[in-house]
Amino acid sequence: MSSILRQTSSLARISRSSLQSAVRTSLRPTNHSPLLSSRISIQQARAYATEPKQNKKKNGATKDSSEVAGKKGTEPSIKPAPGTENLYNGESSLTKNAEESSGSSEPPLAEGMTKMNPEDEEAIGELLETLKKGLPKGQVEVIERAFERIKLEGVPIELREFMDENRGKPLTLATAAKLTRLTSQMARKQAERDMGLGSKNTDFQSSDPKGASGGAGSPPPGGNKKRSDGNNQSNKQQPFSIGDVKLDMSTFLLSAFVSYLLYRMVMPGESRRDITYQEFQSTFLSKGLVEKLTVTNGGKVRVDLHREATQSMYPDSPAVNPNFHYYFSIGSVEAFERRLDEAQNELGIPTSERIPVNYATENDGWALLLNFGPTLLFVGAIFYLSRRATSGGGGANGVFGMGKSRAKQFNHETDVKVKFADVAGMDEAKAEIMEFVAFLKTPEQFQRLGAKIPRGAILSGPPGTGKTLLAKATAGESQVPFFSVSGSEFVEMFVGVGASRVRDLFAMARKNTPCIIFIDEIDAIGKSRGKSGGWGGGNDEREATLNQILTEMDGFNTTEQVVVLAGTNRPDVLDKALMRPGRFDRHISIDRPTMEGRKQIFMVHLKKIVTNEDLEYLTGRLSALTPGFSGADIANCVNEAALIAARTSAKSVEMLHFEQAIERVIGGLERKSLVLSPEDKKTVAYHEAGHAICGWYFKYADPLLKVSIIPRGQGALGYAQYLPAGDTYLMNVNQLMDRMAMTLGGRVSEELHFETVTSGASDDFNKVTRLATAMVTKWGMSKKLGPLHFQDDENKLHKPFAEATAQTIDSEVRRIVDEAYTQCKDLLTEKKKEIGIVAEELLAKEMLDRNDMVRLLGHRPFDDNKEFTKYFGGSQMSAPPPFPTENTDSPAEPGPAV
Ligand SMILES: Nc1ncnc2c1ncn2[C@@H]1O[C@H](COP(=O)(O)OP(=O)(O)OP(=O)(O)O)[C@@H](O)[C@H]1O
Repeated sequence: MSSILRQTSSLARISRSSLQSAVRTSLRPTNHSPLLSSRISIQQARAYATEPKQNKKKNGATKDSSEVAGKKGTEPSIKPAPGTENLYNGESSLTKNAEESSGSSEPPLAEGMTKMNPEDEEAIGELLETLKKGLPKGQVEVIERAFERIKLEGVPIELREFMDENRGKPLTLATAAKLTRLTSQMARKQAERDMGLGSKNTDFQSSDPKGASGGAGSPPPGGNKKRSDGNNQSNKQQPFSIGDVKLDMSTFLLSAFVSYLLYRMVMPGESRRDITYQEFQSTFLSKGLVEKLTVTNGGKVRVDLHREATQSMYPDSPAVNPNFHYYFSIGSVEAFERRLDEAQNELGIPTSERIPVNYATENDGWALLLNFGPTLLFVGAIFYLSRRATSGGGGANGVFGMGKSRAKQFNHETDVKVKFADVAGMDEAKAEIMEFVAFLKTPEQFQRLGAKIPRGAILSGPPGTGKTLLAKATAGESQVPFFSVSGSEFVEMFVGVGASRVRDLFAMARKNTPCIIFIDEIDAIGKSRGKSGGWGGGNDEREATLNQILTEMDGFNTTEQVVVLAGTNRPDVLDKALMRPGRFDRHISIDRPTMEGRKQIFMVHLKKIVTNEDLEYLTGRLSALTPGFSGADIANCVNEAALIAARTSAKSVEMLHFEQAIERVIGGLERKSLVLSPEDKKTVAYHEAGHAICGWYFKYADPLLKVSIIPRGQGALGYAQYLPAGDTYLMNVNQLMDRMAMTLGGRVSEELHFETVTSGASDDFNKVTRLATAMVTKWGMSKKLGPLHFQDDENKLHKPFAEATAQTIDSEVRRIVDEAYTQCKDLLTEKKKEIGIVAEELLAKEMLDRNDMVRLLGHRPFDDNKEFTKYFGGSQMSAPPPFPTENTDSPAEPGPAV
């Protein structure tokens, strides 16, 4: 490669001097600089000093040096040749090189390696300067490091010989291919040496037919061993150095190689010069220097000269360079042939010695570049994509970095501070997972009795219920490193990347045992293989990734203390193979917290903020207000309350702030900008009053907390909120009927008070229909249909029941809704006056709480549940916040009854 690079620089020199000579007179003889001889001797001295045993190469090196020195000598302002700089500083480079060779300052060369000669080093240096201009800083550093390394560690002898052999020759495809092979071999060997494998096979000469083994710079065996040991050690600290080094080196070599090719292609001036026919005739043809002529496409003729003859006649001409050609233009081929014949006749050249004329198609540099354009673009695109893909992972790892795991490692001493005490309200899950902690802390206790250690656990549950938190706490408690990665991070557009990342992750984990791997959202890759196909056929990449996880989990031996925890919201879609014993042995289900759980979670998060409220009462009330909230919702509410308090410059966070926060989390922001017309406002007030009256007078309805006609969130013009009696797990028919009747209260009230009805009840109807359908098709609450369950699967094209059954379902749903409607209408007709009272008060105050309702209507004629009376029975508190709804004006429907 260095030969190529050297050519580049000499080409540059040639072009420079040819430019100069074009300005002055062309092809003039040169007086060599008096410095020449000393420079040659210095070059020789350096070649000997750095390569003591390479007698075979010595002459070559000397010849090259003299050639270059000769060329350099033509330049008027001469820079000292490499190796001669110190000559003028009083320090002999000879002495310096002798010191170098004695090995006092530089490490010994690896077996099969040899130093580059200073010429080559200089040539590479020059090329690097050009390269560096277009590259980002990070890459420049990488390249410089690689270059320093090449200078220090040398190049394989085979490569060096190849460079010497090809010095000055044109670059053919075969040469380029061999060069690429040698350079990539060098990069690989270098990486191997870094991994400490170099001692196994460091012989670069293995493929060298000439067998120049035992060449220059072979270190003593002991020295080499020491070196590889040292590298081994450093390698332990940096487990990925192989990839980095390999790529740094090959990136550098590749860029240098490609730049050279481009340079050659786009800089035709460096390898050719156009002349006129007359110049051709007088300078070359008449002097018998022309070897052959080639008529190329585009009306040009390439002149091939007898190099030796040209050199002796015009030693300073660029034409002595084998890559250099003169071109001249012709009008037409016939005219050119005629003219050439005439000229040769005039010169008296016999027919048998006439100059041969070829006809060929030749691409000029730009045309060649254009031909290569698509390929270059493609290569560029791959580089760009690979860089982008790895940019998140940090580091210029190119294509090879894609397969690296993206897992974040948390150090157990510094990063994982979470303990079980921070995880509230999931005692069963904690007890299950405690076992993993015991295993990681005292594995002997289990192994002694021959017990197999569990490999992993799947934590499943709705979003925000604390799965990640629990996994972190497990790591925190057991004091081991924690690797966290999301399932989606394995998925990439390139096939095989996912599997490779899994391998990398597990390899990393094995190096850090004991440790915990946590794969969040494992359903992204762990979907059942049969089902995941969908419409477009199978997903090979995901399957490969999943298979790799299965293999890795199987691959643990029982003493390897790597525990794999996985989190998912969809345990139902996971592949059965994942769940079998020996892989994710445990299945820990984490549900939304109960009332008691919420209290504990509030307690955990309230400790972090400043509040003077009675914590016992506060947590009780807040947990009663937040049925269905996950741990994450609770954490968010507490934080939101602190933000509201800070906004109002309060000294501590008060109950009011918490309630506002909960209201905001549930109902969305108040939409103060939405101003309703008086008619609309009246309709909304009567609609909401209808709901409120139902909630007040139906025995099984949830107790009313609040009714409001302030628009909130998206599309809710008003709402009536109820608090369910604790966490609802079961609902009976009475409760369902009351709930449906209450939901229809808005529309019935509109019917009773206005001439026409509005579209505002659409969402109410949706809820009522869904509830009634579930009663009929899932919960066995229709006598006509009986205890049947029909799965409603939207993807199914055919209903799982007969047409007659469909009609029965329809009629039963209708019957139930009609009954609820009648129940509602009966009540509201009876309480028409009360609706009017509540609606008018609502119009005046916009929001009524439970105390207002008691004031207007008297106490509710039924006993409220205990929790409710404990926290909301008295009148001392401010308005309680709403029950979670989907931004509607009616109560939420219950979860499916069990
Ligand atoms: N049981 C809990 N105790 C205390 N805090 C909790 C609890 N559950 C959740 N949280 C809070 O909610 C936040 C989010 O929880 P986490 O990320 O563990 O949820 P997750 O179940 O992993 O969610 P997802 O399924 O969306 O990944 C936690 O950082 C914590 O503040």
